[in-house]
Parts: sequence; C-alpha cells; structure tokens
Amino acid sequence: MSASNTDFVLAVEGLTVSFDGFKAVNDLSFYVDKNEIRVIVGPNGAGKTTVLDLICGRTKATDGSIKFRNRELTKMKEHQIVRAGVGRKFQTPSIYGDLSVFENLEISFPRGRSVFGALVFKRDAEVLQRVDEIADMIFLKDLLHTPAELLSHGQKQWLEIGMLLIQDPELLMLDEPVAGMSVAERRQTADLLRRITRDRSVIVIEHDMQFVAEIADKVTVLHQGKILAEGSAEEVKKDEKVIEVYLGH
Ligand SMILES: Nc1ncnc2c1ncn2[C@@H]1O[C@H](COP(=O)(O)OP(=O)(O)OP(=O)(O)O)[C@@H](O)[C@H]1O
Repeated sequence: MSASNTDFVLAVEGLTVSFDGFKAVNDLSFYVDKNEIRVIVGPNGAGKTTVLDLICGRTKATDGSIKFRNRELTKMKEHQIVRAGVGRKFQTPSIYGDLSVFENLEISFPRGRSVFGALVFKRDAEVLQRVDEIADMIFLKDLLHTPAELLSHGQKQWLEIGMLLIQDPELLMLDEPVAGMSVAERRQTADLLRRITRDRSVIVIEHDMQFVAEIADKVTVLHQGKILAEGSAEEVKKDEKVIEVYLGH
C-alpha cells in the first residue's frame, strides 16, 4: 500500500499523538472507502474521540499522515479541513435553540456562514430547495418553522446532522449519534445514515453493538490507541480479544 495516491476517501497511516509522553493514538493505520459507514468502537479511553479530533484538525498529530482524497490534513487548520469537505458532529448538539429548524439549516448553508451573514442573506431559490431537501431527509419537513429548542433530543441530533449535510461534506464524522434516542429514533437514524452514504462516507463512534451491527460496513475496534480488530460487525463480535477487552464488560 502506497502512502501517496490512493482510491480511499480517507487514508490514515502511522498516526500517533502523544500527550506528555502518553500515546493516546499509537501508530494507527486504517482506510475508509467511498460510500462506506465505518464504525469505531472500543473501551473508554481507547482513543476514539482523539482519532476524530486528529482528523478534523482539533488536535495536532505527533506523527503520521491523514490523507483525505489524497490531501494531507495533518498540516491544515480546522476551518480548512471543513472547507476541504470533512464535517464533524460532536456529542452535544450545537444548534441555535431560538432559531427555527429552517433558520438553523439556512445559516449552515455555506454562503451564509455567520449569523450576521444569515440576516442579510438573500433566501434565493437554491437555498430554499436545499433546506427543503435536507429537512425532508432528516425527518423535520413538517417542523420547519418550529424553534429548535422545542424539538425532541433525537430531532435535535438530526437537525445537527442536517446542518452538516447542507455543507455537502464528503466525509461526515459522528460521535455517538444515537445516545439518548428512542428505539424508533434509532431505527430512523440508521436509515438516515444509509441514505447519507449514497453520496459520501461516514465515520461513527458508537457503543451500542446492536446499532453498530445495523449500520456498519466495517468496524474498527480500538484499544489503547491501536487497532485490536477490524472487520464486519459479525467478525469483531466473535473475536476473542474484542470479547476480552470490550464486549465482555
Ligand atoms: N488533550 C488531552 N490531553 C491529555 N490526555 C488526553 C487528551 N485527550 C485525550 N486524552 C487521553 O487520551 C486517552 C484517549 O481518550 P479518548 O477521549 O480519545 O478516548 P475514547 O475512546 O473516546 O473514550 P470514551 O469512550 O470514554 O469517550 C484517554 O486516556 C484520555 O484521558
């Protein structure tokens, strides 16, 4: 495998980050395909969140390479990585509660980056159409004019996914997207993720193995900053090492 030109959307090679000598991510390599849903699992402190922080530029790598469509991300700033097409959703929703679903989506449209920009922003046909499409996709079409603070927890998570989708990222990273969701909402989210990956790749951090099995094309099990196992959900569930350090607890 060459570290230069690859067909992968994301190629992570030899990635290491050291915090005061402690290697939270340790010589990690993995590759994500186009249209793939990759799920990262592992015990607390395995380095899952740190891997996403490294990819989105929030944390700087000590060593190694992260290539997104063959562009090196480790030297880029967070906003440049967003512009290159990598979207990241954190665990806590960062929506504007007093704005409607429509307004939250509208201000996330790439041309209306700031709240101020959104106020003077002309709601032209392209934006309206895009907001409509996304609202439909995230199950909020009938709630377009509802203030975001009145949405259920699950609906807020979908709205935030929608705010990322409207920027049309080629890689979307989600940290525990179904935490706190009802069974019905989880099912809808699985369906949403599958539809999303028709046009892009998704990396999800998830603990719920049933949900993992439902969505994952491939699962990467992290332990102490390294890969413990990688394969289909079925394969990793049967892996002795995975059972010992993760699933057995
Ligand atoms: N900025 C930092 N400085 C020092 N140590 C850090 C920093 N960020 C993370 N760590 C440490 O790195 C390790 C990996 O943390 P990380 O949050 O990536 O794990 P995780 O797999 O996401 O765990 P969880 O499932 O609990 O969220 C932990 O031991 C954590 O304390």
